[in-house]
Amino acid sequence: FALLKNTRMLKAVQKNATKGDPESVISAIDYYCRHKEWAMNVGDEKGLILDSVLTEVNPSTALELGTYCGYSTVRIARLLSPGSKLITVEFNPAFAAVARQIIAYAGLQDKVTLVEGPSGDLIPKMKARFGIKSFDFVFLDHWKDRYVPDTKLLEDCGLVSEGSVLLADNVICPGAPEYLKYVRNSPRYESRYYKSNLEYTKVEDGLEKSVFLG
Ligand SMILES: Cn1ncc2cc([C@H](O)c3cccc(CNC(=O)c4cc(-c5ccc(F)cc5)cc(O)c4O)c3)ccc21
Ligand SMILES: [Mg+2]
Repeated sequence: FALLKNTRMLKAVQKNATKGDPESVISAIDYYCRHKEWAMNVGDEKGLILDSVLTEVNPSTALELGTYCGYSTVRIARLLSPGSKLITVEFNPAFAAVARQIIAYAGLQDKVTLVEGPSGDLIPKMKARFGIKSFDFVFLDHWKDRYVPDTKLLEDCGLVSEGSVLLADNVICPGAPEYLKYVRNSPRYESRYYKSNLEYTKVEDGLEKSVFLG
């Protein structure tokens, strides 16, 4: 049933959004998830914080862990400067299939590379496969218990450098307590919490922005 929810979300986009218009795709998903079926997109409220951090960083290379239906992929890609690239990692083929169609409907397929597979396997292959020196921006939104191991993996693979910005969703709900401890206690990160609400609800949630100091 959950997987069918994503195809219903895709249908809502195809019905209510304008092809090639990312803003209308974002609005169509937000409307559907607020009024019809809740889904775990970063949403419009936390999305504004994502937009502002992204605009501040203006990354040339960005990484997203956890594509899901591609809502935050569209939010990120629509703000990238010409020539900048976003790589998004999704292990669930059904989610990836819907995300590809939503990203294409928004007209952003040229800025986005969606790679299918688990982040732990794909991160070590990023340099070789995509010629990435390091990521200027990383959005963490996959399994919350993977935030710490994958952050360590990014460090060990030399995929973050001085000034790289990590932005993590759901640090309060469902929560990523080990991740908060890791980035807040490490001398290698300058961290800041952006208080907000869980997508489409009044429950508290927030984003943690952590700048890698090298
Ligand atoms: C290893 N690897 N590599 C790539 C990759 C990709 C995935 C999938 O994209 C995927 C599948 C299922 C769950 C997630 C994590 N997201 C969540 O669990 C979440 C929950 C809630 C929430 C909050 C309150 C509730 F009551 C219920 C759910 C709100 C949120 O914003 C979330 O992001 C991500 C998974 C592992 C992956
Ligand atoms: Mg999330």
